[in-house]
Amino acid sequence: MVPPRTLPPGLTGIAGPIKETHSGGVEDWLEFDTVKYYTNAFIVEDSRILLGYKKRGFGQDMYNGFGGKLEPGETAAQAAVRELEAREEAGIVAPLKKCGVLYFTSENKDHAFYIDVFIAKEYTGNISETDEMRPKWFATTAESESADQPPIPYSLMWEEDIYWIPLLLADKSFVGRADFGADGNMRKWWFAETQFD
Ligand SMILES: Nc1ncnc2c1[nH]c(=O)n2[C@H]1C[C@H](O)[C@@H](COP(=O)(O)OP(=O)(O)OP(=O)(O)O)O1
Repeated sequence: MVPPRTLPPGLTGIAGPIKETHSGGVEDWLEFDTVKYYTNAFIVEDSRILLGYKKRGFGQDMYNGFGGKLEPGETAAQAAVRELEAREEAGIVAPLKKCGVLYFTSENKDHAFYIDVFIAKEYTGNISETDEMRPKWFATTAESESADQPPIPYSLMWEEDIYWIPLLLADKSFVGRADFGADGNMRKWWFAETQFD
């Protein structure tokens, strides 16, 4: 299936089929000349997901996966491994597989964010808190919830996460875009299931 013309601007390199899952908002997509490339990686086991509480910087005081900006000359896959394996984020060594592409803009930023998302179903290493992130496991099923392992804290995450984290947990690949206003609230969004090679 050929991706429809409704694929939002900025979502380049998507060759697989597209099945829209969520869209909304009424404003035009924001336009940016500059794009910065990021990674975001998630460890997902049978009934739990590892998130990190961001202690500083962009997205401070929110939970997210583990990632950051690509360094010059690096591919997204190399950057994702570095962010985990080089112990920059949480002390994790994991076989990562690309599962998503996300494109975000914010009226507060002078560039758009192009993020390759990765998933791993296993890991080695001692998960540890760093200056930047405090890792914590969250339950992905009601049965696995406990005091130590609460449900995924969507209210403490980026507003659009609720549209694609369920696809990640269901082992589906996804693509999406969201535009945020200066107040941090989401203005326009579009998400779909897709497939990568
Ligand atoms: N809207 C939204 N939803 C989900 N995830 C994100 C966003 N916006 C984002 O920026 N992100 C993700 C993308 C990255 O994984 C992080 C941001 O990386 P950050 O740690 O700020 O990047 P650097 O400051 O470059 O980090 P280092 O490379 O220095 O570790 O959030």
